[in-house]
Amino acid sequence: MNSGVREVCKRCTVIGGSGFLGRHLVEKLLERGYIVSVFDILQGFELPGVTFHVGDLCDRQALLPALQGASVVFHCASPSPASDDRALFHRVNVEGTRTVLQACREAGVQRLVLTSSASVVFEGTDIKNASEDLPYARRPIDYYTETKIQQEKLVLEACDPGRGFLTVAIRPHGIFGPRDPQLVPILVDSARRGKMKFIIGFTLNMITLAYSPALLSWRAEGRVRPRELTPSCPRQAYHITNDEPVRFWEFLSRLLVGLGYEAPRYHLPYRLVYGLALLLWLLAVLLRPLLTFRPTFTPMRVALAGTHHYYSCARAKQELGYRPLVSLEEAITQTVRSYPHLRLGA
Ligand SMILES: NC(=O)C1=CN([C@@H]2O[C@H](COP(=O)(O)OP(=O)(O)OC[C@H]3O[C@@H](n4cnc5c(N)ncnc54)[C@H](OP(=O)(O)O)[C@@H]3O)[C@@H](O)[C@H]2O)C=CC1
Ligand SMILES: CC(C)CCC[C@@H](C)[C@H]1CC[C@H]2C3=C(CC[C@]12C)[C@@]1(C)CCC(=O)C[C@@H]1CC3
Repeated sequence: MNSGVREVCKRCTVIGGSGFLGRHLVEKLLERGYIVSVFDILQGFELPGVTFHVGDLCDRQALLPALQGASVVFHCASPSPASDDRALFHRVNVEGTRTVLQACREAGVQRLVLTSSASVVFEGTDIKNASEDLPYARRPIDYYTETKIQQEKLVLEACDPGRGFLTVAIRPHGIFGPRDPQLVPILVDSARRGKMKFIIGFTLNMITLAYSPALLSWRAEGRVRPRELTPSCPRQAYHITNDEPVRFWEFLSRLLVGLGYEAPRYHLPYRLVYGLALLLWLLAVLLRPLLTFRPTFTPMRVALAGTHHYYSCARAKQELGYRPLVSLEEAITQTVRSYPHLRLGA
């Protein structure tokens, strides 16, 4: 292979590369010698060797220059799941993804890796060791999930091995780790406001999570192209988790205690809290023209807190060679260490 060809093979674009997962991915790709372009609505950081393209992914003209010459595109952009702006979710996750697909084809991109979510099958009831064969949620709990389902379908349906355009969706679940803007910050904010004293529902519900650095080391190795991706087997989504189911409340308690806060200990009935969360959500929608407030306990969070939701990543292990690189124990230790500013009293 001459150096020109090798260079083209190693050129990639990370859409949403300024975000939590995207930035970790950019760092791993650089370590592995990729030439990286980032496309994001804002430039979140500066790194030698990274070219930034700032724009909205719904704008094909803005997107195209960022995709030129890339053989693989990682799509990691989405509005925050904490938002309840339905129009925004639809515009970015559905219409925006159509635009990404169109721009990829125009730019001659060969592979598109979507970061979907394991929550595309979650509708508020127990999920135990689910494989990817589980159908999409018929009644998604929130707009985020609703549009992640549509997004994943669009991307997988666009897979066209005959024309040399391969798509794959990875479905992480509850990504955490250094710089995560969601899980640990929401938890600490709730603890600081005295809201983390309660256990919702029963204490034994298990979940799987995905520790970002471990997830990305693997992903950045380019193992995202399924070996079996052939015209007869073109559409693939893969659960990616730490592969160590843990009790939800034990996981949260270890993070909280690690940061100096008390673990939750008083029990509240699941149905009562879920009902209250629905009521609050409705109030927030009705009162929006007059005042804005964001409830901590959203129906989605309460559902996640009170049910089993653990997923099998056997397919990714078998077909993609996926292995979680860090134990859950180590992942929690590293995560706690990375948030000195969120410790009690800091
Ligand atoms: N975090 C988690 O637990 C999980 C996340 N995922 C998925 O992983 C992906 C990455 O998530 P995460 O890193 O946590 O999210 P972040 O919000 O940290 O990153 C997403 C990035 O995309 C940017 N973005 C949003 N809208 C647009 C747009 N219209 N055009 C260009 N860029 C845009 C965001 O900018 P801005 O911040 O300004 O909006 C942000 O920089 C998402 O697709 C998410 O659905 C899946 C499972 C679990
Ligand atoms: C307030 C408490 C009841 C819960 C605090 C912890 C939660 C903030 C997190 C626990 C599981 C997380 C999770 C997500 C966001 C943060 C949690 C609810 C996602 C919804 C993020 C986006 C996804 O694609 C799925 C995630 C599932 C797990």
